[in-house]
Amino acid sequence: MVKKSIVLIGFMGVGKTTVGKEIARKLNRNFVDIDHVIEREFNMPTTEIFKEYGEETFRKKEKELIKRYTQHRKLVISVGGGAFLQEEVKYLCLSSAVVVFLNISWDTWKDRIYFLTRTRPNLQGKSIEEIKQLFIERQPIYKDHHIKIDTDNLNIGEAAYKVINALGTI
Ligand SMILES: Nc1ncnc2c1ncn2[C@@H]1O[C@H](COP(=O)(O)OP(=O)(O)OP(=O)(O)O)[C@@H](O)[C@H]1O
Ligand SMILES: O=C(O)C1=C[C@@H](O)[C@@H](O)[C@H](O)C1
Ligand SMILES: [Mg+2]
Repeated sequence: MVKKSIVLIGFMGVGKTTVGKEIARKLNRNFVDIDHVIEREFNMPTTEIFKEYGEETFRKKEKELIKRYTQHRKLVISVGGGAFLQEEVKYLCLSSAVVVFLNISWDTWKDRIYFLTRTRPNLQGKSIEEIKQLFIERQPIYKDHHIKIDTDNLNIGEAAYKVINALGTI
């Protein structure tokens, strides 16, 4: 098994946090969720950070933390859905970790929307058409990765298993 850290990327709600936790449990590694670390540092939910300080401040902190955690080996790191908007973050992850893109189709994703809008500021106040547009616009930022896993029709355990299997092949 690779000794590098594993970084999970993909659109909001694809399962980076839930699948990441399961991968870490199965591999007996520590799990770091960058969104959660940011919330802990600001002592407020992401929606409040966006409102109080703006997205730019959130992104700055996100980059700083990703820089810190990608220096470690053997972690499972779930980064936010927008982390790869920053070229430097993308470079840091691709050069020091194994980047796993969790992929999902729009048809599967749209059934999850009700679990997500309350806690994801970039989905709030948007119509379903606008969210679909964002989903499409975001796809190019995930195109640089080491492993791609299609998660449609997989439950959380199955998705984690598929990632671990794929890690064994590189
Ligand atoms: N494979 C799956 N099958 C069914 N439900 C799933 C699956 N993966 C995740 N979910 C559910 O989708 C929701 C969003 O998952 P999660 O929070 O892990 O996404 P995320 O990629 O970390 O999102 P974000 O980028 O916004 O942090 C949760 O309610 C989770 O239980
Ligand atoms: O895709 C995004 O822009 C975001 C995704 C979440 O993981 C959080 O990082 C935050 O809500 C922003
Ligand atoms: Mg998450």
